[in-house]
Amino acid sequence: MSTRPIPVIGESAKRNRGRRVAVIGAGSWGTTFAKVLADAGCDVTIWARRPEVAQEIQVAKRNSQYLPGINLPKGLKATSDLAQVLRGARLVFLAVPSQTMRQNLIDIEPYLDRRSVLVSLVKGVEKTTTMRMSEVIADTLDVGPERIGVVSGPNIALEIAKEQPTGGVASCADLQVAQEIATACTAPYFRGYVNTDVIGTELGGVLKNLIALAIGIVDGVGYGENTKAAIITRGLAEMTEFAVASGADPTTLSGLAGLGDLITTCQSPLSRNNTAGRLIGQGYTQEETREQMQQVAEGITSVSPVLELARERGIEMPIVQQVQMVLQGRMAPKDLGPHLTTEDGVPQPELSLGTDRPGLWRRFVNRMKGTAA
Ligand SMILES: NC(=O)C1=CN([C@@H]2O[C@H](COP(=O)(O)OP(=O)(O)OC[C@H]3O[C@@H](n4cnc5c(N)ncnc54)[C@H](O)[C@@H]3O)[C@@H](O)[C@H]2O)C=CC1
Ligand SMILES: O=C(CO)COP(=O)(O)O
Repeated sequence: MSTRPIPVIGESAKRNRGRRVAVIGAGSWGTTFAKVLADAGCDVTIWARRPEVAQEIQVAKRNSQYLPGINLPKGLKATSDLAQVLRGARLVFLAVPSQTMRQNLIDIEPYLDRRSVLVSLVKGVEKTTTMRMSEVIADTLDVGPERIGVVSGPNIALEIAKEQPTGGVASCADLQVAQEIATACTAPYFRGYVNTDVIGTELGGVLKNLIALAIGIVDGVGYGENTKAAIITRGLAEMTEFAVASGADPTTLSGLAGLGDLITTCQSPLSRNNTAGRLIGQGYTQEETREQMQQVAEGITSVSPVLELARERGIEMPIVQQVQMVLQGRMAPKDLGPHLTTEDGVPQPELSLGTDRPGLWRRFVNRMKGTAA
């Protein structure tokens, strides 16, 4: 699916005048996205679980724990009262950890407007059910696909909070709603693009975290750029095959929400998944790594459910499998590579034709034509 930019840029404040939106979750991404929306001209209220965080944002226009040194827009409002944040909000952006999403949705349900659109900014899957966040929303609330959206892309929070330019893909099964979301978040330094491939957009964000863990691990071992380039390239093939088998359009994975986010997360020392991988590659256990990380590293929780889904769909994900083996202490970090060994550790050549998985595009084209894969 081609991802299209919304056409106008520069007059965001006028376009969004009077648009009331809510952000649920005041960690680094929720707070940054609230700033983007406010700078785009929306009337934004952010909900923080802890009243002292809401108070700091509301009064000092700071969130010193998650975005040190960043001044937030004067017009940004904050509260820890769910009824207040949701009042009159047509777009509700969700930026909570994936494992608490279901409970957060249950908590907000009584205050939701019947016309509100729920937009996930979250890049993880629910461990107990293997569901993506849009599926958790549909499973928890009585809302149809035209009221469920996703925003995803190369979006390291601190860089965006410093107004360094980038973009993100706003996705919804209903193109008009995707356009509404993209319009709401298009600020001078953030451009919204649209597509209707919710599965691909959402899975891009989930799967790149797993490849970033692998990159962190080999970085921690001390390997150089060849290893990392091979893992990124083969990792993208793994991501694309898994996403297509899940119903995504492969072109989404080569866009901002796939390759774009993969590059940023694999390259940036600010990425928590990359950092967690690096600590593991340096020899810290998973528990020690969790203790050192003060923030959410979604990839660690997503490894097992993604592999479970891959098994069900008959997809091989050798890099993600190796990440799991390293996390479980069944493989030494130094042995992780881009699809180099069999399960018993014997190096194997790759004998398929071409750079990608044989049959991937044929299967996709056949599906679009309605024929069997
Ligand atoms: N930080 C980033 O650069 C980006 C993060 N994301 C995604 O956004 C999501 C949120 O991540 P961050 O804001 O970065 O995490 P964070 O670690 O900075 O903050 C997490 C927030 O969730 C809150 N929280 C913890 N338990 C909660 C509960 N039971 N109910 C409600 N809130 C709870 C914490 O108090 C904190 O405010 C993740 O899925 C992440 O993958 C997506 C794009 C960029
Ligand atoms: O999703 C992100 C960048 O797009 C943030 O990645 P981390 O969660 O690894 O920090």
